[in-house]
Amino acid sequence: MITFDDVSKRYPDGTVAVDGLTLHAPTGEITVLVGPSGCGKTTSLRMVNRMVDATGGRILLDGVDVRTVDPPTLRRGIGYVIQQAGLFPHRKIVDNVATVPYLLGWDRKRARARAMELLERVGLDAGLAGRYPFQLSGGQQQRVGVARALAADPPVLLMDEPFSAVDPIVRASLQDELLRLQSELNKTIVFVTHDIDEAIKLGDRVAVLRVGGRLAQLASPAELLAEPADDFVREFLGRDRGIRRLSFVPGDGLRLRTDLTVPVSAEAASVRGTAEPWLAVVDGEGRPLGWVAREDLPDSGTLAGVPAAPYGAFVRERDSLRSALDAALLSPSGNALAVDGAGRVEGVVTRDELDAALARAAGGARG
Ligand SMILES: Nc1ncnc2c1ncn2[C@@H]1O[C@H](COP(=O)(O)OP(=O)(O)OP(=O)(O)O)[C@@H](O)[C@H]1O
Repeated sequence: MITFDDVSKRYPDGTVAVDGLTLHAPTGEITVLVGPSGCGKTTSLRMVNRMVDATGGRILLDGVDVRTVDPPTLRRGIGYVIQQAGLFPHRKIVDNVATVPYLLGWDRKRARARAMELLERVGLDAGLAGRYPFQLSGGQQQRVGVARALAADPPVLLMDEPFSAVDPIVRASLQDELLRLQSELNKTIVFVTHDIDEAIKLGDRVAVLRVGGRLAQLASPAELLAEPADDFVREFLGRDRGIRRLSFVPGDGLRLRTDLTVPVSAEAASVRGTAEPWLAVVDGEGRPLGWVAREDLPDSGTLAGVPAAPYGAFVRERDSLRSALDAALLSPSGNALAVDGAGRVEGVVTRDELDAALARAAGGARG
């Protein structure tokens, strides 16, 4: 656990970068510091590993004031990842990753073996190990930066806008990769970004800072979207807050209709009498094929010959209400198909049920 206890930083020229910051970054969680340019995010992060020293208050790492630990010892337990990776250009990738193990006096073989293991962990091909940083893409370099920070297996990771220099698609995959890694490693991570979407995606808890280094709100992403503390936070969260909130409402509470699904081998005549305008057709293994309109049903034969309209599906045990809504919008029937992890249809969530779920979600939001 990292504790900021009434921490301030006044630079020698009088700039107050951080002013009375108090917050906890719990062990094993990702705490994101987010806010506009100049609000003191980087300064706050650097006070943890003493690249910058606080001028007021205390920062405690598992109860120990970081000011009482000499910086090299302190940094051995703290990985640090920065924008554009900050790799040594004249060192091969494997040696970049092994930097800290070398500093710790590991022998070359062990350090390199650890580096190779980490390259694989962050999703990089072993063939890249012998290259130099300039021979890698921006996204690959960022992965190397993460691998390097993890090399000595530090319990704490500080990440300062690590993904902001790459394009949005690469950024999204780096974010996914970080979440996957974190589910295995459970590091205590403090992550700095100015991108609120990144904060909401990655943070277990998000600290929104305002200029002058003051905490505006500390909350889970769902709480932040549902109940912004004030106009500054509301504006910083930006548009689509209502829709984005739905990503945090689980879809597993949605009621299913199981009577609207028919196998493609069924005789059209046997389902003609249904009162429903649309039926979901599934294959022999229960996987969705599409929607069939009652009025298109032939007089005889199976459903195999009937053209099926496109559908949207969501995984009920995993996906959110937002995914369910998206699935409904992709279906001409206006209903969403709920599938299990293997892609087999569990049932149909009707538009009425979605309406009711949206009303319940709106009732839960007061912000
Ligand atoms: N060494 C320094 N000397 C004087 N002022 C500084 C110094 N470093 C940062 N500052 C100032 O402190 C304030 C906070 O800077 P900091 O880099 O912590 O903000 P930030 O939120 O990380 O900003 P950005 O998102 O633009 O990187 C800014 O006003 C900045 O100009």
